[in-house]
Amino acid sequence: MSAAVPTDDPLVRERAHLSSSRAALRAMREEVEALDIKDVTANWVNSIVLERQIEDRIKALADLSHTPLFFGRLDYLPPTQHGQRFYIGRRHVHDAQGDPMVIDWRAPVSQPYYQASKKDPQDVGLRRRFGYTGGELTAYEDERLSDPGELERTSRLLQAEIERPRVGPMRDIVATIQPEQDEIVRSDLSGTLCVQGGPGTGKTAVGLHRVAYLLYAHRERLARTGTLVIGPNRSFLQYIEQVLPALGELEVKQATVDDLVAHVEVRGADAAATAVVKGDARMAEVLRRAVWSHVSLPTEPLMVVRGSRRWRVPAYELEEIVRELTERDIRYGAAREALPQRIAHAVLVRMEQAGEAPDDRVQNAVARNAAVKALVKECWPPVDPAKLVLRLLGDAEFLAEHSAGVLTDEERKLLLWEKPARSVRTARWSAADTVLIDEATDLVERTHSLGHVVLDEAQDLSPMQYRAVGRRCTTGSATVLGDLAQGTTPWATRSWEDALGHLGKPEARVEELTAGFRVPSEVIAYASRLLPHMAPGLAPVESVRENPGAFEVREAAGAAGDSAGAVVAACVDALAHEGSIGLIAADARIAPLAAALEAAGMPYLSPGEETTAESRLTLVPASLAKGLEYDHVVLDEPAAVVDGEPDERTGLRRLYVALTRAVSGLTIVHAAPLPEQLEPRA
Ligand SMILES: Nc1ncnc2c1ncn2[C@@H]1O[C@H](COP(=O)(O)OP(=O)(O)OP(=O)(O)O)[C@@H](O)[C@H]1O
Repeated sequence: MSAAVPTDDPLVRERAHLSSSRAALRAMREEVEALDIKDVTANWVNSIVLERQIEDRIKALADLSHTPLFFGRLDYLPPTQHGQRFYIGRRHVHDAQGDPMVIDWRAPVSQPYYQASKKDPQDVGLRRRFGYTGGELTAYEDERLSDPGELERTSRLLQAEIERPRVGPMRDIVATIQPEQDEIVRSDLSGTLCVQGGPGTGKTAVGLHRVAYLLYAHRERLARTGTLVIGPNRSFLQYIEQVLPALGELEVKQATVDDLVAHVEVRGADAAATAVVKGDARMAEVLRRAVWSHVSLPTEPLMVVRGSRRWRVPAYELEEIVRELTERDIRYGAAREALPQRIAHAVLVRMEQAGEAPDDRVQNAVARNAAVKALVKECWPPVDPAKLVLRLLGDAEFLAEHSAGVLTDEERKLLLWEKPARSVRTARWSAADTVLIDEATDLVERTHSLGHVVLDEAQDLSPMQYRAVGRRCTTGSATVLGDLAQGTTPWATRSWEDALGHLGKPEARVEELTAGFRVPSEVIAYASRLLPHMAPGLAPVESVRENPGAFEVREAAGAAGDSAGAVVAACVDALAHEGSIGLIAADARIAPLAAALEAAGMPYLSPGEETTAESRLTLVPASLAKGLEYDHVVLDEPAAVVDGEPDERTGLRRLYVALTRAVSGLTIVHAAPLPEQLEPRA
């Protein structure tokens, strides 16, 4: 530090702490890099594992110039924490003596940074927030929480972070997590939590930070059992994929529900009415009956020949063994595997009664005896889940038998293929079929359960899909995130209680987030006009953004649907501002708009592709807009977005999603009349 710089300038002192923290981080990294594992590893498997751990550790200790090492400071009042000062950042950094220089945001001592207030200072004297410009520490802001003379005020730095124009993929919000969000992030691993929140209330952000928190608080357990984030589609997963690595978590898997149940290739699509039946929870009962219908009770006695002796087990005893296995709470396949041993045991009992002393080896040999095998094959044949579903959808009699009293004739008709498929390989499976196959697979063999599952945009899942997700966390917990008003599938969730029941977590807590961080107030007010028409009972989001945002509705001259020129002009205007631009349109209008953009020489991206300074415009089909956000949105022809859906309610919900993607501004361009539901209420 130069002598000319006044050392009582807090900014100078904080910068000094930043550079010594960076030096300490460098030292930590160098220490790991210098580790010589030759001496400590006994074999090559160990050394490969260790090498990977070291590589990961080095990666985790990287000093990323665009992510500041710390973003806040807490000065505790003595005697709490001995009146210590803590710098809060994305990861823990310590000096050569092992004393902390930066504390991980997830550590318990960091929590008051998010939770303390003037009303409840939580023994904090000072909370300081830091502002950075291009990696340089340039500002700070103090709150003396325990000073009665200081008034509560909103943080400028927090506000600036919320207002910041968006560019590329989603970023972490670790510096500005709000108290109600923090409570969700840090809630216990043991319980399942469901978060209902309107557009832009931070559900996705909170879900991802919760994963990072849980991995910190229960690292070993979750490393063993695994964590999974489920999102609606690839573009969404690409949009969020950098958040967890930025928080130092590299190991979390991300998938769509379709990925999870990809037992067969999807090459077909269902009519909505058919998909509704296939997604109905009653299908679970149909499948259960169909799988277990393969079991038949033995009617003949069993004769096992060993050497010169013959052992006979009467039919009634075999029947009892089979019946007992069907009544136990085990999977079809596990019971099938247990059956030969049970039968062998019955034979062994007879051997013992005859004075023999058979051991385990004899029992195993009897279990493998041809007569026993034949009996098992007859009474408990193997079931192939895909073949079973193939038969249900192709064989009217088989379906009728197992859906009697569960489905109506009409529903059965909807399920049956017009032309039954010949084989699993050639069938034109739909997405809903794969979920049925997944259910059948689980009836045969228990699905592996993970430690924690985050399910985002949950409102679009069918009951059968909830079940598919639920069986992947039977022994773990889940965080379910969604907005009932954004449900756009014909089977969209009506109540979280129902959904949580299908998920197998009826005891889950439902929390609500209402503060909107994305959409400017004027835009959210406009979009919320749709709520009474498509999700009555849900309260509008309250925007916490101070900037009212730019909002404009442009009526294009010319015939309805002939507004491409005006749309291109709106995109040109939007590109005059910084940040990302999303041109959202009904799926059917994507091709003509793409042509118009190309004719105008304007390059554009597809959703999920990363925006750069040169390429900031993304052409987004309305069906893929969910969960995404752009700094400025140009929305093409709202009426076409509504008309693109099979019914009006779904159409209005799709429009609501499209209207709520903008951070700084929304321009609506239309030639056709706007949907009447967008009129202000009298
Ligand atoms: N505490 C916060 N501080 C700063 N920004 C935040 C905060 N919470 C959320 N945001 C920002 O608000 C935007 C919306 O968040 P997010 O996408 O998580 O909302 P959502 O509820 O999942 O929305 P949707 O229902 O539309 O999918 C994101 O840019 C996110 O970074």
